Amino acid sequence: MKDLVLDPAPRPLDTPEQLETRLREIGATRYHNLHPFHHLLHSGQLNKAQVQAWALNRYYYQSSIPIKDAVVLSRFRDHAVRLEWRQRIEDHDGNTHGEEGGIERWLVLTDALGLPRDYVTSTVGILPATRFAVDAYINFVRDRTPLEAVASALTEVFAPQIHKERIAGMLEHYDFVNPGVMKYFTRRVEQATKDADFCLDYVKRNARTPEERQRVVEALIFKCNVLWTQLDALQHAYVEGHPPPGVFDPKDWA
Ligand SMILES: O=C(O)c1cc(C(=O)O)c2c(n1)C(=O)C(=O)c1cc(C(=O)O)[nH]c1-2
Repeated sequence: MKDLVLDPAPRPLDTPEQLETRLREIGATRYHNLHPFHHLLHSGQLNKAQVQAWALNRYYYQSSIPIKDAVVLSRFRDHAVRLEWRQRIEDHDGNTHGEEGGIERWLVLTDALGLPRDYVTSTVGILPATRFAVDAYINFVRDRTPLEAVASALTEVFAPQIHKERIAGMLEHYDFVNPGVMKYFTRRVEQATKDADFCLDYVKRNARTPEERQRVVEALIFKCNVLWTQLDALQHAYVEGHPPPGVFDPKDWA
């Protein structure tokens, strides 16, 4: 019987450089910048209701990231890694000195789209697939090795590019978007670059055998699937018009 492999074209992973090459190939073929829903979003082909659905669902991802990062942090006895990683929690939650975080900036976007904050933060209207995919990410970093937990954030290597595309595309095409509304993404470009550099360096130094490097590759594939699944669900519900029962109905907030 054929072996079930996530990576259909395994190649030697004998060196950190081979690992990086493989990771970049995965990004080039599996990252969610390639998803048709993103193409519609960035080229102005969605209506306001569809952008609302995207921002509402994505709030669940945003608000789960610091929870995910707290779990990652808890996996490390190495104080230097914890010190580095805890910055990510502040990037999203803000800090006790009154600096706002990414979650607050995301709510500026949902405000501009006319969605009530209580409704957004309750997450009652999100798609079941959004919840399943995001929760799977949290479970992954809890259940796998600390190396795989770090590796699953490697999608951020490819994020600054999509953030730039999104800022330019949404500003150009949607009249409900202005630079203040896009602040989440402008801020994220620099944060994601720093986070990605750390992750890439970490996996190159700490995946020491071909087997460990393969685990890193599969963690990145898993995470690409987490992101892709969320967009598949949005596409099915709000572009093709098959929303599952009980989810956000744009007519309620038009
Ligand atoms: O807009 C995007 O396409 C995008 C993608 C990703 C990603 O690649 O996981 C993240 C973000 N944004 C993001 O804003 C963010 O804070 C973030 C954290 C993480 C992570 O895995 O820890 N990914 C991402």
